[in-house]
Amino acid sequence: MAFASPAKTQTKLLKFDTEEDVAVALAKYTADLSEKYINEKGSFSVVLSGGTLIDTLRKLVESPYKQSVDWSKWLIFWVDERVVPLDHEDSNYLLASRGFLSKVPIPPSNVYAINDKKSPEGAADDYEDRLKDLVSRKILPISNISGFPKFDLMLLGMGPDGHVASLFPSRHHRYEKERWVTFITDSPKPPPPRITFTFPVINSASEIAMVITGADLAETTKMALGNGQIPGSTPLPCTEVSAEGELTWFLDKDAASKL
Ligand SMILES: O=C(O)[C@H](O)[C@@H](O)[C@H](O)[C@H](O)COP(=O)(O)O
Repeated sequence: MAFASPAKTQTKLLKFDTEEDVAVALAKYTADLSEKYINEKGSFSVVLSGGTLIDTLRKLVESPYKQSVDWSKWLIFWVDERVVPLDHEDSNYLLASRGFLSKVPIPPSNVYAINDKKSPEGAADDYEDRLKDLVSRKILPISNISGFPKFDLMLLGMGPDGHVASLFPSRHHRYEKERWVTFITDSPKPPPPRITFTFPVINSASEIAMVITGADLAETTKMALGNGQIPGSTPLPCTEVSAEGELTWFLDKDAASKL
């Protein structure tokens, strides 16, 4: 099948004084996109990360958005998940469940958690099969640019080593070009077993928010927005993020301090 050539990603850089200001802006950005996509296509597919992102989303589950967002039209996915039981403290599902999903009326059948009874490889296959089923039922569209599933919004964090999702600089699966979902059993960030969306899926999203706060990410943010390369090594995964629509960086003053 032939696909159209990708247009250059539009990148927007938003800098805020405090983490609290990032949280306020992220809530409005997400609620505005929710309204836009629900008006245009009747649903809003949102892909979550783990880490601090869920806490930074805290304003979205408060007034006025708690009441104004049409949560019944949301579909929730994870860009990466630790392969542990869903009630384990390391689970990204549990994190999101406590800090976000339990506070708003998203139908449980619209929440796509991993199958926690499987091995990392089995869980990745299972998640990819479920995405394929959603595509075949026309619940998720396919990008006519890449041929990969197209989510409306991905909310991504970044590690100090430049990883996004569970795509780490020193692990070959960051280069996967065919699979939608892949797995890793030796993640440098604990816990070791994880599944993750691949770059072709991440980069097919309509909108991506990179949500980066804290001084420990200042150096990596500088590299990510510069040439993204430690001399003599390959570019960091965070530099490979692009969106079919718009990529927006939300930075607090500390994360932006070396720009
Ligand atoms: O499961 C995970 O570990 C995450 O999805 C991961 O990709 C995270 O987003 C980054 O490591 C940033 O984490 P922090 O926001 O905690 O810095």
